[in-house]
Amino acid sequence: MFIKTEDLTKVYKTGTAEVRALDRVSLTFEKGKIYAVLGPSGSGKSTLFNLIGGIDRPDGGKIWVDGEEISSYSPEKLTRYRREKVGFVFQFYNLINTLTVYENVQAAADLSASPADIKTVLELVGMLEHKDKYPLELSGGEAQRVAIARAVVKKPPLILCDEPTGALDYQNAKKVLELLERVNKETGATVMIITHNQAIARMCHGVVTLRSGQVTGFSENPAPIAAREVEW
Ligand SMILES: Nc1ncnc2c1ncn2[C@@H]1O[C@H](COP(=O)(O)OP(=O)(O)OP(=O)(O)O)[C@@H](O)[C@H]1O
Repeated sequence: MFIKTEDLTKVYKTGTAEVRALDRVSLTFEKGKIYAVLGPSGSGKSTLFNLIGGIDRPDGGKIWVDGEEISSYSPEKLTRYRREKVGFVFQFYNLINTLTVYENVQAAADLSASPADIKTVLELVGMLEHKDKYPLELSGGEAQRVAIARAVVKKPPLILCDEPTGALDYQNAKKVLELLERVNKETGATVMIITHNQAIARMCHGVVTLRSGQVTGFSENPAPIAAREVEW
């Protein structure tokens, strides 16, 4: 098993109110597979990613990634883990608008000790011909492909995607899903996708459902369909 969480708990305090964003969540994820994380707004999906991705720390419970207990890491070690082991993809791309496509990917590569070749990664995501454009000259689908290139160039074993198709039309969303499937197959990275789109679960090897910070479902899918066959 690649990722294991045990009784993972995160509590946000705002004034006198307390929100149990995650409440004793115990899950396991295998290496090299694709997972969907489903659940209504506020159910704890992003909180789970923030903890697994080393952006935030739990208030209770433990997380192991690749045999290492990251929940016991020092802040410095956690930063190194996040930079080297985790690629993030967000709904609104998070590109640097003053840098070209190539420079955006290079900036991500610069954070890694042994990055992949930038042109090879741009080729993989189908953006090599647009390498000198700026983010504001790209469509949403193209921008998301650059964001995926930024994640992939670090050669991370784990890629966390938070609503990667949430801002895209059907055709571009499908292309992004096909790309994530390709990245999973060609790099062997474990890919986790937060989504409100139930149909995406059909291309995943496993599906987690959260509600009010708790796991309400975990199912494995022995025969995921190809991303190009996902329809909604
Ligand atoms: N920094 C924070 N401070 C206070 N409360 C927070 C914070 N981050 C999240 N929460 C609360 O924790 C709960 C879980 O939030 P989270 O963002 O993980 O849910 P989500 O399932 O990702 O939601 P969405 O689908 O809307 O993105 C919510 O009630 C949210 O309001």
